[in-house]
Amino acid sequence: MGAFQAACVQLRAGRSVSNNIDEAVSLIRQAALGGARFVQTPEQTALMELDRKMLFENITPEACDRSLARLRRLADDLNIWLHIGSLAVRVGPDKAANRGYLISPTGGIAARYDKIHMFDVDLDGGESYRESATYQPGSAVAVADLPWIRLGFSICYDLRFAYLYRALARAGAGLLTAPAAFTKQTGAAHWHVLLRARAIETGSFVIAAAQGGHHENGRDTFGHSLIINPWGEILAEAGTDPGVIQAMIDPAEVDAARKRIPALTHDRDIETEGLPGPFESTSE
Ligand SMILES: O=C(O)CNC(=O)[C@H](CS)NC(=O)CCC(=O)C(=O)O
Repeated sequence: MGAFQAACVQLRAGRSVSNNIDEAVSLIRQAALGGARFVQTPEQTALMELDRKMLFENITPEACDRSLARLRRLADDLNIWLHIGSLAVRVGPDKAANRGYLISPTGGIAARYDKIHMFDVDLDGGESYRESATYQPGSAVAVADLPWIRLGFSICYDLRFAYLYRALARAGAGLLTAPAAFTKQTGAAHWHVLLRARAIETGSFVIAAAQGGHHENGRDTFGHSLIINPWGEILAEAGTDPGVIQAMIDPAEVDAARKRIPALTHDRDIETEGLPGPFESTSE
């Protein structure tokens, strides 16, 4: 159905939801003015807040979420497909979902996706995360159709789980999305390689809008929003500051890459039944 222009909005969300959404709205407008028909924002578009108490003071169930309502009106105004990388929405007395939304050009919610893999990790330098203490993980793999191509959802840490992207590609997705708030230290080591690998191994476009820079809550995120073609080449890349990157997405490139390397059709059932469990060293 032809090519279309896609954009990533890179953000540096702070602790004020209204300031964050103002900034997001202005950059989304800029992307649409630049010709983008699909615009993606990063994980936690409305708020970067790891303190549980502060987070729960600022979030509501989806039906009452004012950021979501405002972004839906914006998509309608601009007549664009708007992919909100994620918002924290309350799903229980002390649990939230890290939930992505695809908003249609008439402002409807075309799809939702709850982040599946929780970032419960201790990094170097005492940087430590327990996402599962606050968020309830999703379990459903999700795809949604744009007029031009099928989109597959993921969020941030999901990027490390290749089987998810294979499932998305096998479900017909030609555009894989990975909005993120990657840490500065793991991003520097892994971000580009993981995203390019997901594109190459599935023959898909990858779009990953990122948070970047030093945030009000003290965190540092990696930035470097990326748009990658199905051959693994980088079409557009941001630096560390907030802004917009754009690239043309031609679905024919998906077919071409999958024709050159038809790995997606060469999957085999492998036997894991008889394998032993984790290796344990017997040395002192
Ligand atoms: O909750 C927020 O404020 C923003 N969300 C995040 O920062 C999320 C969950 S803590 N970060 C990641 O998943 C980083 C993954 C990563 O960096 C890696 O896999 O190396």
